[in-house]
Amino acid sequence: MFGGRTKCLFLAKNYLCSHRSPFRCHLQLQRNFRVAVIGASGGIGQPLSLLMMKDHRIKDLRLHDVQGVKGVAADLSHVSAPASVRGMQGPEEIEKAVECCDVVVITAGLARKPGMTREQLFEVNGNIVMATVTAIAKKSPGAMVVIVTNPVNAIVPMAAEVLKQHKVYDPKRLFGVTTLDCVRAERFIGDYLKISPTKVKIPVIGGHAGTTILPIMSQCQPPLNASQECIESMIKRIQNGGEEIIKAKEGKGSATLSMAFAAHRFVDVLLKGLKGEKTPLECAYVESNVTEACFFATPLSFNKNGIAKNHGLPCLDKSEKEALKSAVKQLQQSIELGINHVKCKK
Ligand SMILES: NC(=O)c1ccc[n+]([C@@H]2O[C@H](COP(=O)([O-])OP(=O)(O)OC[C@H]3O[C@@H](n4cnc5c(N)ncnc54)[C@H](O)[C@@H]3O)[C@@H](O)[C@H]2O)c1
Ligand SMILES: O=C(O)C[C@H](O)C(=O)O
Repeated sequence: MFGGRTKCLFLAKNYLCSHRSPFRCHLQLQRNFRVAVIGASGGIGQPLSLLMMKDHRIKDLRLHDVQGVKGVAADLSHVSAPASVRGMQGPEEIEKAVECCDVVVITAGLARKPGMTREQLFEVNGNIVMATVTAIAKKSPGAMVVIVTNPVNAIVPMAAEVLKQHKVYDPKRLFGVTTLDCVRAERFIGDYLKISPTKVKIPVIGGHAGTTILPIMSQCQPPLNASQECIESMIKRIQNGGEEIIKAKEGKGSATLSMAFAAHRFVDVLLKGLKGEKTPLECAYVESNVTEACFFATPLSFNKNGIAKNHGLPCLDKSEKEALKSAVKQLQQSIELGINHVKCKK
């Protein structure tokens, strides 16, 4: 059928996929990646899938949803990009969708309506993510698990518990996406300084809800040189960015396009790490011993195993230290909510 080197590679790849432990069912240093988007028919899922299609490092894109996903996949299959794309629908196809993936991005679940908190989504979204992560534990235990679904602060610790129950938890590979907070901070500060947001560097640490979102303005590059009042109002706008969009969309959903942009930026650094390239620092909500909250977002760098290094807390000024204390308390409560949810289901 084929000769020499091609045949050897084919046989080696099949041997690895069928004989290695499930942890290793993906080729560690491969150049082409398998990525699944769960919740792919949704407001974030659709634009994110389009961005993934455009990413030439991705050769196999799997889209999963409980409705409408065959149409989304058919639509994307007309794009002149090299990736193959398949739509898989319903609980019966979730395991097939995530099998042997390098990266699984979870955007499945309800979005907030005006007046709701993110934590009010936990009841429904917790169960959706739990089912997805269970499938990942069984079929793709070596994958990078990227959680967009809210409330991130509680759902990521919950996902860690599910992976622990299946004895496949690797804290270097489980991420809550907080990139949208960084993207917002860069944009709002860029607008204020009248420079491109791509020139703004600022760590946004903590979690992804209200005052757990901590933009560290004192470490902004270039420096802000703004009044305390102005800095405080920018911090509030970053912390309430989600509400700003929900209001502007008049009850028809929350941030989707900016979130797809942010999730693609996060996946981009993960893929760079997987390829062995040097990665820029990117913050994400991960298991952490940097504060007393055992999940916390700080700047990270990445390699083929996921997190290469947690760069820890940046220098904080007095008011940032105060804000940190209160964020840690709130995060501890959310973390407990997530962990208890799994323990109660046992
Ligand atoms: N981390 C962040 O910064 C951030 C930013 C924006 C939105 N979000 C969150 O992302 C989630 C999705 O937001 P959206 O605007 O795309 O919502 P959406 O309602 O437009 O899309 C969600 C999709 O998930 C699908 N879905 C529901 N249950 C599923 C299941 N069991 N398996 C597979 N798919 C399932 C739905 O059919 C729908 O297509 C929400 O929880 C939202 O709060 C997070
Ligand atoms: O605010 C939301 O509910 C969506 C998202 O978390 C956001 O920050 O835009």
